[in-house]
Amino acid sequence: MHHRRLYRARKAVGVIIVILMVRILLETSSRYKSSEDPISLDVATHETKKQIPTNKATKPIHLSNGGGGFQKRYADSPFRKQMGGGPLPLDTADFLQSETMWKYLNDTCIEEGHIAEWQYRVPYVILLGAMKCGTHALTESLWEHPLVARNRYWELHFFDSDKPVRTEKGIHAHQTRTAYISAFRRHSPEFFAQLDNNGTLNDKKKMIVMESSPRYILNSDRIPQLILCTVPWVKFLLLVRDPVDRAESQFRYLYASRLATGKPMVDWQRWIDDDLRLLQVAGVLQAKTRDEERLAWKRYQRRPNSDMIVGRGMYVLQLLDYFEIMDQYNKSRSDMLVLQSERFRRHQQSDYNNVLQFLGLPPFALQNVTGSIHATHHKDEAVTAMPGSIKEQLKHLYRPYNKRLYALLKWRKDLRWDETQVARPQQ
Ligand SMILES: Nc1ncnc2c1ncn2[C@@H]1O[C@H](COP(=O)(O)OS(=O)(=O)O)[C@@H](OP(=O)(O)O)[C@H]1O
Repeated sequence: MHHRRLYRARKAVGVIIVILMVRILLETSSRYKSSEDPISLDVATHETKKQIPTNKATKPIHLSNGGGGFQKRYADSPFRKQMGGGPLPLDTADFLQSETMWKYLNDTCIEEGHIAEWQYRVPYVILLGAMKCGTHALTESLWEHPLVARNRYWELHFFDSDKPVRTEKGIHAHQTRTAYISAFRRHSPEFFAQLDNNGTLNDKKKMIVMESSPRYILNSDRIPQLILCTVPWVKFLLLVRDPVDRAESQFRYLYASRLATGKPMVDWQRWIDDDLRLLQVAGVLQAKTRDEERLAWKRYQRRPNSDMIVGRGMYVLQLLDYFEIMDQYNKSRSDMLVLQSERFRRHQQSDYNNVLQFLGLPPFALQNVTGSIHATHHKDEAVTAMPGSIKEQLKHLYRPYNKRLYALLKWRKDLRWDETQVARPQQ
């Protein structure tokens, strides 16, 4: 009786193991041999596995870029042990100064594997942000172009997720690219529909794919390395807006979403003061040299769960990070086009023509895009309007950063926010 039960149990375990093995085999083959993708990635993936043994020392470490996930990862991190196992001391200078967590941010790019011709279009261009500067309007206008594939969602946020593959040896380009392409298969089916069975592009209409993720510019301490290691050919687009107006738009947006979900709203002054304190503790405001400033910005980015309402408007710090990394990757700075949001709103078609020229796309007359995409107005404008005193405080704070931005981008006088009265959009 006992033997019979043992025999049945063993048999059941055997059957389960066989089922599991078959499932794993099926999943692996469908991942790499999707019928949509006639180019088999098996060989390259196999080579990759050989080169990066999955032992403990080189286990992939997924790092997110701020947000709640950080707290979860912190729970198992060596850093937690060092801090005595207690909760993450969010507000201590010690945490912000510590570089323990950063040791995993190894910027070495491990590159191998074959890249097919069509992959250079996935994506061809990335819109980096900035948040609340008209990214929806620019995305929509690019999607209108017959040679730009329309994506399913506005934003993909691949490089600020935990999907890029990092090992202790560095960023793994091939594995990250494979994950990126598979995200685009869901995100941009229109592009993949034009691949024929041999994996070549249909000659009649060679489309390109764009990605738009407004947080990429903010996380400038780590995203450019990830992007340039994974898709080094890509072109960058960036929209910037008077940082004071940008902050006001972000506040209105947050106000509306908090109101909709019944959450209490913090007041303007506290919101600004909290972020100023973080900028101060991280050392951004006091940095004397570019090296100090770069490190301070990195520290500031390590602070999870912050809206970064002030820091987001310090565009020059973020752009300098991008340019410096582009230099390191021997990528021409002319592969970055920065548009001024206010100008784009007023001269949409002419700025659009410049964008098309920058991308090497044929001219196209915009049909639908107006200057009101994703506008965040609130019926209670008196509550959401930025108080005059804060406006002055921020104007003063941003002035030197804006000045550096104008110099970096060689902006004409009529584009400069605090030197001339840049025409404000009509509400
Ligand atoms: N064509 C054009 N050019 C420039 N700016 C425009 C344009 N269309 C809309 N908008 C204004 O852009 C603000 C929304 O920006 P985003 O689309 O980047 O928002 S988001 O970051 O993706 O949430 C939002 O600003 P506010 O209305 O001040 O909130 C939009 O009104």
